[in-house]
Amino acid sequence: MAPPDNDVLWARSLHCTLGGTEALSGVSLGVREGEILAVTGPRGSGKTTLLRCLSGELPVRQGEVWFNSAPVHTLAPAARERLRRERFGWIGPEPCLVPELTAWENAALPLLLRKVPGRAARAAAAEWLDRLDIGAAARTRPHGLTHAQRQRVAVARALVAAPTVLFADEPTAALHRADGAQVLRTLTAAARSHGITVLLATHDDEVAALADRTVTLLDGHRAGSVPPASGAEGVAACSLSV
Ligand SMILES: Nc1ncnc2c1ncn2[C@@H]1O[C@H](COP(=O)(O)OP(=O)(O)OP(=O)(O)O)[C@@H](O)[C@H]1O
Repeated sequence: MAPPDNDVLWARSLHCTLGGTEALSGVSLGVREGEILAVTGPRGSGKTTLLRCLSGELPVRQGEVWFNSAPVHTLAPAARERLRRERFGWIGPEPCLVPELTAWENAALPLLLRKVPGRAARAAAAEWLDRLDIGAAARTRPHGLTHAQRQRVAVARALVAAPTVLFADEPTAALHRADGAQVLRTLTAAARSHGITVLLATHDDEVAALADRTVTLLDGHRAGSVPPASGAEGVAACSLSV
């Protein structure tokens, strides 16, 4: 069954088990193009697992994930990796930068891997570093940056590649409140001006308030929805986004 036309990302009855724990048990949702969707819920409710499944990083045990007309759940590993590299962006709670590269080289990495000429990649990276107020440190390596500055570089790296969908898993959890708020404002403004769809996992209501819509998880299923007894959820459950 193909997803509704206006959903860029669509999942039906997702189940995922990690280390014997049923991390997701029958989650369905649709995400519209350009939408900023907050995924909230208490610690351990399955937010990260949901983002990892939707982004094709984790194979789903049962259920479907569609990106436009591509069935992510049945793609071969190489095709899934290509999809993730070319269409998706990921920001985690901790900045994972290459220590040997400068801030601009880290930010430009997705473009350099796509063989974008160095000068153009550098210009694009510099623009995002400026927008994230870190342009002055473009030539500094990660060890010379503060934690907050490193996270800004990671955000620039995710945005520079102009992903269709950006997965942001607690992207400002490790930042001080004011820092985090500024980074989030830049991120959401960039997403809106570039039409980037964002899935924003957070347990912070103030962060979720920046989104267009919120879905809440509880113990691996959507709060307010009855966990499926036999994986028999239908299309109605998939249309919860509308
Ligand atoms: N690699 C793993 N191995 C075993 N269990 C895992 C693993 N990753 C997650 N889990 C379990 O799966 C469930 C969902 O975890 P998940 O990290 O998706 O929740 P979360 O809502 O993102 O939590 P947090 O807010 O703490 O990041 C939890 O019970 C967690 O302990």
